[in-house]
Amino acid sequence: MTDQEGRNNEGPTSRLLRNEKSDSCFRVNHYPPCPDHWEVAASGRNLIGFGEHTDPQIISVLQSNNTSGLEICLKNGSWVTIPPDQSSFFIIVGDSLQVLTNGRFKSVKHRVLADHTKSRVSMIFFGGPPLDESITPIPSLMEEGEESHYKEFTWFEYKKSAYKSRLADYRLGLFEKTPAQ
Ligand SMILES: O=C(O)CCC(=O)C(=O)O
Ligand SMILES: [Fe+2]
Repeated sequence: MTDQEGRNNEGPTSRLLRNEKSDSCFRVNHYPPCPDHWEVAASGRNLIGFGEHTDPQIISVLQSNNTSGLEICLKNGSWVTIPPDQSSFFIIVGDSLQVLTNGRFKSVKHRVLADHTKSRVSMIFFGGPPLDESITPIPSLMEEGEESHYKEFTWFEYKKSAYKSRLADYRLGLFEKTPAQ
């Protein structure tokens, strides 16, 4: 991207996402209605449509129909419903953006609960960097003397490790210099 004077003013994150080799993808999820949900709710359990996880990429841009279900997990472990809004995009910080910002932005744990009468459809653009790109904190964000909290790794290495893990695992833990307690 260039400004009016023709200077290249593309930021580091945009460079990774706009790169022609960027490993981005688009997914459509459909959660059919689950009529048994009442029984499950009565038993105090949740009916999971998509189990808890963080998105490994840089950023996820989500839009859904008017059926709720998406929840995010707060620091204290409680789950909060994200009201569906067909006219807005919901932006999720992914694991890679957490590393690029050296932990300033947190990759949020989220999940989807199934509804008992209505089906939910969501579509998500997952912005990922090129496979051979190193995922390290952006130098201009770092304070003087600040060190990366993460070991150096490429997006290919992270993706490979993520595929070997379970959905709910805290996948960044393997790449932290001091593993989270
Ligand atoms: O369907 C949704 O609302 C979220 C799905 C999701 O988290 C994902 O596909 O990674
Ligand atoms: Fe997700």
